[in-house]
Amino acid sequence: MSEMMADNENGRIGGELLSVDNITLRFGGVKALTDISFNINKGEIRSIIGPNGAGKSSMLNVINGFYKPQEGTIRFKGKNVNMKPDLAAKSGIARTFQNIALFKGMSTLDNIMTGRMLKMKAGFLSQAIYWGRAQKEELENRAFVEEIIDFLEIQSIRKTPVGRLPYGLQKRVELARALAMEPELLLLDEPMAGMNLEEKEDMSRYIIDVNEYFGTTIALIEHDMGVVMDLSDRVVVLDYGCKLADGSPDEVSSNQAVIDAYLGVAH
Ligand SMILES: Nc1ncnc2c1ncn2[C@@H]1O[C@H](COP(=O)(O)OP(=O)(O)OP(=O)(O)O)[C@@H](O)[C@H]1O
Repeated sequence: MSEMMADNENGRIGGELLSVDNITLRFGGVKALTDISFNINKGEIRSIIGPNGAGKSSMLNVINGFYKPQEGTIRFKGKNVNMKPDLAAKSGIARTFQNIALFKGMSTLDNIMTGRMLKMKAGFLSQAIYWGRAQKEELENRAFVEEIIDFLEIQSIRKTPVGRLPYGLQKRVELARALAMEPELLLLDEPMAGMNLEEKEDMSRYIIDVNEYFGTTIALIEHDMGVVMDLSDRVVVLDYGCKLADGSPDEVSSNQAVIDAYLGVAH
């Protein structure tokens, strides 16, 4: 019995959460994505891989509404969505970036709270009128943020301005901020880029723990093949903006077209 079937049977992976249908994205004359289709199931860890310039970041940017494709649709929870970044965040899609996008002068705690703000329901006016309710919400938000801080083991740096932290820890704070939004789908753009081996192992463990503990569905772009093959339930491979392969890590890594693309064999 494959691991995937075992995961399905013990209920970790559910039905379709997001579907990418025939997406084509052009920048002037450059076709960044050509007719790409794949889906992401609830609870799975899904990776998007491919050589430099393959279209991976563009794909994430289409999913969270940062880029608008010329053709195709994105369905989230069974509905066609005309995604925009703020709408994506509100509807349960959070992301981290290839180059860390934190407020460098602010503390770890404050950075994570900025993620949580998006989740807060009581607006400014209702805060003024219903002080009690807003206060209760604030306490709940703080409690959730504390849970994330414990979970990612960053208690000791909670007051440190993030700009002073080593790179690996900044990446962990960025993950914490995304988690503070309680996303259903978490998009991670190269979460291990620039990390040493130990930091990569730590980050891999946190990604697996987040997936298991919070049940968060995760889509990630990563260059480190070892990491991708260890972490992922399924992998989609892009090359020159086209889909080359889609399947389990074993299927994808034995696919000849994928091997050729990584070895730089001409098409
Ligand atoms: N904003 C943009 N304007 C013009 N061209 C773009 C833009 N963003 C991406 N491209 C082009 O689209 C193609 C795909 O780029 P993309 O960054 O999505 O690839 P990638 O697989 O993420 O690459 P890498 O691994 O190097 O980050 C490239 O040819 C790139 O130059």
